Amino acid sequence: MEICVIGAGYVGLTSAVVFARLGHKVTCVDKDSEKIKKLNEGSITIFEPGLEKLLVGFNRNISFSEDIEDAIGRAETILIAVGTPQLPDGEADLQFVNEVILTIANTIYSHKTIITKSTVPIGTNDKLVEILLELEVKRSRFHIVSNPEFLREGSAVKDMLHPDKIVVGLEDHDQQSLIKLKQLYYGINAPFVVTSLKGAEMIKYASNSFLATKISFMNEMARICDVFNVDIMDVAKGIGSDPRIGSEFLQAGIGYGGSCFPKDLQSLIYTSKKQEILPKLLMATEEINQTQVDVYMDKLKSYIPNLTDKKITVLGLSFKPNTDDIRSSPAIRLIHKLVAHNAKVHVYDPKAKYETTNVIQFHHVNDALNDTDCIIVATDWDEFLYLDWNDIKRRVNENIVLDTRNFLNRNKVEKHGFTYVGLGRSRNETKLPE
Ligand SMILES: NC(=O)C1=CN([C@@H]2O[C@H](COP(=O)(O)OP(=O)(O)OC[C@H]3O[C@@H](n4cnc5c(N)ncnc54)[C@H](O)[C@@H]3O)[C@@H](O)[C@H]2O)C=CC1
Ligand SMILES: O=C(O)[C@H]1O[C@H](OP(=O)(O)OP(=O)(O)OC[C@H]2O[C@@H](n3ccc(=O)[nH]c3=O)[C@H](O)[C@@H]2O)[C@H](O)[C@@H](O)[C@@H]1O
Repeated sequence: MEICVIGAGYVGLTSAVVFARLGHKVTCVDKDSEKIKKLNEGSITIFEPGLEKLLVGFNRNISFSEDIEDAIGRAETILIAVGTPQLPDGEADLQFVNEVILTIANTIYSHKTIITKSTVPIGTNDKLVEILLELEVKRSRFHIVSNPEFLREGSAVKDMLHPDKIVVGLEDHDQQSLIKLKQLYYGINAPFVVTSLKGAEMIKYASNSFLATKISFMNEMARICDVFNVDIMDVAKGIGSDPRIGSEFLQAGIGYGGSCFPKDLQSLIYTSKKQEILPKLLMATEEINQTQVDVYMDKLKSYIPNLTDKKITVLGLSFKPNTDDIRSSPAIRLIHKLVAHNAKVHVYDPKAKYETTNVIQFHHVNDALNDTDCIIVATDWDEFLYLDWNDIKRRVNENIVLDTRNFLNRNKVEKHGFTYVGLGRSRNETKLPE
């Protein structure tokens, strides 16, 4: 199948490479000429495990271009994978999706299946149908399909190749597109969930909202565990073994970040309020998430009341491990607060970069740790599990380790004389040693 993927970001580039791997002829287009130049030179523009290898392996099936009209003209299937960021009031900004639909309207000379992969508010795909008709595109020339994406950054390739489901939202009575989608995904072993356009849009928002709510729930439980001397890790294990609850997404910490949970929650809150529904649970989820960084700042200040000129080393910048993405990263929010308290902030991240004043970023973890007054682990990169605490002990001024992800081996850290500070990590003396 000849496909045009519009947008060469995390979702677009991964989709393009995966569909090339499935044997389709893919043109991936982006208006960012720098991105396209790099991709044409053979360098990958994002860090995503396995993506580069797959691209090299299947590059005969994929090309990159800035010429969006030409790619649309040739393709029978068009995937929209442009960003849908957040406006200041929480509403999803659809300017890029609208830009693309105008370009498509000007370029349709044969039938196109237009698939929206971008996360868009409920009713957007119906609106796209209306826009195309208003622009006098013949009804027989297009079908719109909502096919939201559920991949996670850091495991995007794996998630796209082995999804737990493929959600397909169709226009009324459109069986033709379902056949098209089955051909598109041929080779992927996953059940299809078929629904209306709005149904698919809602599934995407409900999925992200539920996962974010699970995290905020655990963060609230961790705050309670903290005062009652209960270990939240025991609680996660205890409740997670119940299949009705499930063991995933129970990791308490500094809160969720990334380009999607925060913006998608805000967007659903906005949409609900517009319909005069007050989404109290979603609002509480967001509020807990926003204030989670403050919980850690309070903990830090209980050990170092005056942060002025204190050297604080922050390990991790990205919003989660295995990605270089720092969009809405809690680590960055924490760094801003430290800077506002006049601390001297040193940072290290295996992949992510962040340039700002009053923060020094190091290329080697040990350089970031020299003479520090406190180590804060802000992202749970595996690399930090293997730190040589014996060596670190000799480098630092003070022995405080604030683990905002509750993921370090506490015994190992304490064995070397560090004070380990987590959230809800009170010691349970009755359990077996880790
Ligand atoms: N990042 C993720 O893990 C996931 C993202 N999503 C959703 O997928 C969508 C895309 O997200 P990302 O890939 O993260 O975004 P991104 O920001 O990484 O990439 C979007 C790309 O679209 C390009 N673009 C914008 N307007 C364009 C136009 N008119 N013509 C051609 N290219 C254009 C931009 O230059 C950019 O390269 C969003 O709606 C997001 O919510 C869904 C699931 C996972
Ligand atoms: O719509 C999207 O963009 C995507 O959003 C999330 O994927 P992603 O943001 O890449 O990463 P997650 O693994 O979900 O983590 C999100 C945030 O929650 C945090 N998190 C995750 C799990 C957990 O138990 N605790 C926790 O604090 C992570 O550290 C991270 O900051 C969803 O998991 C994907 O299914 C979805 O496609």
